[in-house]
Amino acid sequence: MRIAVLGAAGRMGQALTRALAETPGCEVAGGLETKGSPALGKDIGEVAGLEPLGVPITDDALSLFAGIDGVLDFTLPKATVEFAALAAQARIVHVIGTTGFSDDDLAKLDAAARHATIVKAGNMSMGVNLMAALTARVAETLGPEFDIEILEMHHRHKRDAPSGTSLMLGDAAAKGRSVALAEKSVRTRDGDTGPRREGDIGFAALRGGDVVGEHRVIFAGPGERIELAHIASDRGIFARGAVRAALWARGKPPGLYSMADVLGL
Ligand SMILES: NC(=O)C1=CN([C@@H]2O[C@H](COP(=O)(O)OP(=O)(O)OC[C@H]3O[C@@H](n4cnc5c(N)ncnc54)[C@H](OP(=O)(O)O)[C@@H]3O)[C@@H](O)[C@H]2O)C=CC1
Ligand SMILES: O=C(O)C1=N[C@H](C(=O)O)C[C@H](O)C1
Repeated sequence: MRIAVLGAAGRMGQALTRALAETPGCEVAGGLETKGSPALGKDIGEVAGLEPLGVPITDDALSLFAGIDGVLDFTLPKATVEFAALAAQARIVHVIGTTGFSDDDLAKLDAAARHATIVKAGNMSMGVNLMAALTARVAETLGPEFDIEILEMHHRHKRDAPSGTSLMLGDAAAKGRSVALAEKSVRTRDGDTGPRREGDIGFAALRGGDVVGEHRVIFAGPGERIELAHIASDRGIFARGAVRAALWARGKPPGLYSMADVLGL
């Protein structure tokens, strides 16, 4: 499968190139970066710390999308929405790891998925997707006297909060309780907030240093607390998940798929 990396010089872009290069049946078929990026024209393998792969990084999305089977996209929401339209036109697989979408962006991705085969997840690791399934199960089992709080920490460069993973975990908790996350989510607390409302699902985000990604779902009840935690120490877990998603999606009908679909969870 001929696959290109969008945002090839980024933290995830480099991990994706390495994952693609080591996966049998995959070819690193191109890399895209922003206009003016110092990475333009450089070999994508060298940028990722590998031997040269003979593939220069380009800023020409139209030509790139024309000659490949799929793209791995860990960039920015605005860019990803534009790439979704291009992937739909080219009828190629679009694996989306980007996070931080607005409701309007999400509506546009839904529209693109009428023609494109999209796999989108706020976290592509096996561990977090399993944790989401467990979160739904625990939330379903425990009564409303257990308060659900989701805590995350990421590196100092992360732009969006809550993280895509936190939102996935919040969504899983809400599904487990058969409620809509939008009606229960509390994203900020400051000043005299009053006592906690029963049924709320709270979010807290820490940022600092080079933390790859840590998430904790806390079920705090009377006299006891259950916590589910995931600690990522290597971006390779997300990259390998994305490559797996692309291979899984090849030949699937257009639609918006999740990592749970890919992993059969
Ligand atoms: N779903 C998952 O499993 C994971 C998701 N992520 C998400 O992936 C995204 C990227 O994270 P990360 O790699 O750390 O961020 P980086 O900023 O390191 O990388 C993003 C790259 O995309 C490039 N880019 C932005 N816009 C465009 C565009 N229009 N065309 C081509 N390239 C573009 C950036 O270029 P420039 O620097 O010039 O702007 C940059 O090189 C985030 O949303 C993050 O939350 C991260 C890890 C796992
Ligand atoms: O920006 C990151 O780095 C990460 N983003 C994803 C998220 O928003 O949850 C996944 C992972 O936690 C790393």
